Amino acid sequence: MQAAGAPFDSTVPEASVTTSSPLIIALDYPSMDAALCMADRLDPERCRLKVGKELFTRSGPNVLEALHGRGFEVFLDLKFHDIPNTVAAAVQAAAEQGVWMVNVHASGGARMMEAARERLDREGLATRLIAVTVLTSMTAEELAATNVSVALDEQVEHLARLAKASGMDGVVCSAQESARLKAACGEDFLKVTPGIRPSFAQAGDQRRIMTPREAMDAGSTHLVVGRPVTQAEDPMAALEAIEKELKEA
Ligand SMILES: O=C(O)c1cc(=O)[nH]c(=O)n1[C@@H]1O[C@H](COP(=O)(O)O)[C@@H](O)[C@H]1O
Repeated sequence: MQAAGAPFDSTVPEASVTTSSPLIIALDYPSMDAALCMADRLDPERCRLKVGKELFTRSGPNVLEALHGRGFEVFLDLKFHDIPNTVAAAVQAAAEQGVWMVNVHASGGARMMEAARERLDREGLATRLIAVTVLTSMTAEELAATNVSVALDEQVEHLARLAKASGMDGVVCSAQESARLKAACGEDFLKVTPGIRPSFAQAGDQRRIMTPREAMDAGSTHLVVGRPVTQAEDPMAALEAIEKELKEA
């Protein structure tokens, strides 16, 4: 437990396990108890975990400490989008809690993303910093209704190029755009793709979806999976089914 007022240790907590799995399981739960119940059924050698707005708003940094203590690397998904100074400070605060990855909205612009990058570099914080392009729940029609007049995949590429030029380590996009972004931004630029739906799962509110295997073949570097695992009757069996789909050639 960090003593109040003590400086944060900004390195990844000792207990964390570095996994080579591309899977990030989204702990979209309304309480820390429910999230930890799921985490206790998962293995830090087989996946990373994502803490998003609902869980973090309810439980605060305690949940990060609890997950780190169990050995998990954590993606803190708060999608910061504000003026540059505010976003830089928020990203620093996230990174100081030892999270593996944090995100901002690319539509906040180059100056906002650069401020976040500069802050992490200045403070010597190694947390990966990525930017959301166009949410995977959006259709082309919904994007057009926000007055973006280019095609959806063009807008994703535009924001990804802007993110790369602004020093981001990668983007959040749908796997449907991974191949295009691999060509535009390179293989090493992270493509973190939610909207993953294994063959056994329902789309729900997601619109631009792909199976885990298709997503990896298209160039995704990480797959964010929530409800197909967390709402499954047997979450471990669901995770294993996804791993099996990934192994199939
Ligand atoms: O940044 C994200 O993680 C994210 C971006 C995006 O464009 N779409 C998207 O679904 N997400 C998150 O990814 C997770 C997907 O969960 P499921 O739809 O349940 O698999 C949720 O926690 C979303 O908040």
